[in-house]
Amino acid sequence: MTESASSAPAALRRAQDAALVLEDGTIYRGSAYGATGQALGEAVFATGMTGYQETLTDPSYAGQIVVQTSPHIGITGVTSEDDESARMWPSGYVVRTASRITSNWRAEEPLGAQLERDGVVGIAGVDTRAITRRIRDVGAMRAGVFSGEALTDDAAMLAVVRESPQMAGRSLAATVSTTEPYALPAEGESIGTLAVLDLGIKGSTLKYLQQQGFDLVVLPQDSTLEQVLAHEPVAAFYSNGPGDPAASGSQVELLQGLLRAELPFFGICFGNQLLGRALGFGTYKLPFGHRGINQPVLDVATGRVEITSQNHGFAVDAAIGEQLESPAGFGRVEVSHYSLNDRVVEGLRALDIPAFSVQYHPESAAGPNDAHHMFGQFRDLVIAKKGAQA
Ligand SMILES: NC(=O)CC[C@H](N)C(=O)O
Repeated sequence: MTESASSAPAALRRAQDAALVLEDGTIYRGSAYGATGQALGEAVFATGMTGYQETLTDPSYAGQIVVQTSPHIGITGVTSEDDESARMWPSGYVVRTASRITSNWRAEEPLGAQLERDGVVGIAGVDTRAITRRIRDVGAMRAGVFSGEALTDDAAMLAVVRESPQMAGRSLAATVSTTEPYALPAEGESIGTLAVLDLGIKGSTLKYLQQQGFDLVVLPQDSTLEQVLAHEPVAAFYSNGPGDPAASGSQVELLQGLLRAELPFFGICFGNQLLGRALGFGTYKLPFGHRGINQPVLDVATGRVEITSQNHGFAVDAAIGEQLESPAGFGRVEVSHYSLNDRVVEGLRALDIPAFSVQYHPESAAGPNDAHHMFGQFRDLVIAKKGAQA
């Protein structure tokens, strides 16, 4: 059954004027939504039932075509208050049913209007359950959304998709990072300056760090060790962000310098992968990744389970349940958290230097608040380090 079935009332009949083309040759036809044109990227599925606006404005989604498994998208429109960054980042957007109306007192405009303004090429009216199963079975694939003049014959569109870059090996930090440093003040009494490396940071993360008493200096992704240390930070933070951690050599080197300078460190998502690499572990590409807001994670130290927000396609390669030695010479390390769905590493803790990180998103946005306390743990680590130095 498609919405263009002849029995559908005229108002519900939609044009078949867009196509989603997967690298394996599968093609889904639907109607254009948001911007018109051609979008290329890795097709990934996101399972959150809420929070489409936070997903779309998360810079970690740059270079990807997001398939929403939730079948009805857009009913609450968009409001700038919920933006996680200055724009929507996925190259393409795939939904089953795009809401024809906007119904929320906070809405400033329909979702489609912002997709269009930010150049996100979307497609609606496709079977997102079938697409998700395809991605789950075949693995993450390159894909394209084509509409308007870009909608050509199948073979031509497939050739374009197959010539597009793979996510593995791709560096995207320069696309999303601030180009100039900027400062944000602590909320309440300051405990010092935190050097924040912007690899695609979200507004909520900045807010939670400010709430912990850090004066933030947010730095471009290509900052050098000298540039970071010139701000006399009491600690360093690496954000989430798009791309393959194996293609982030300069940020890994910077982090090794920061760890040698004994700055307390906290990293989220991409930041967790880069801590893993800085400590000397490898990273690898997951078959189809974790993207959703109800991902169960075990905190090994406490035995507690947290329901977390996640968005990652790569992971750290480190053994769970044993004390590890950092191959890069930073002492003992342990896997602090892992996924209860597939035992993928979800957190790292160094035991001989003040550094830890999580693969999931403690700032949630969208998602549950279970892991907000990680920001408090970072504050405690920084205060403990200061106390030890006094
Ligand atoms: N949200 C993130 O920071 C994602 C990290 C990395 N780009 C990945 O896909 O695994």
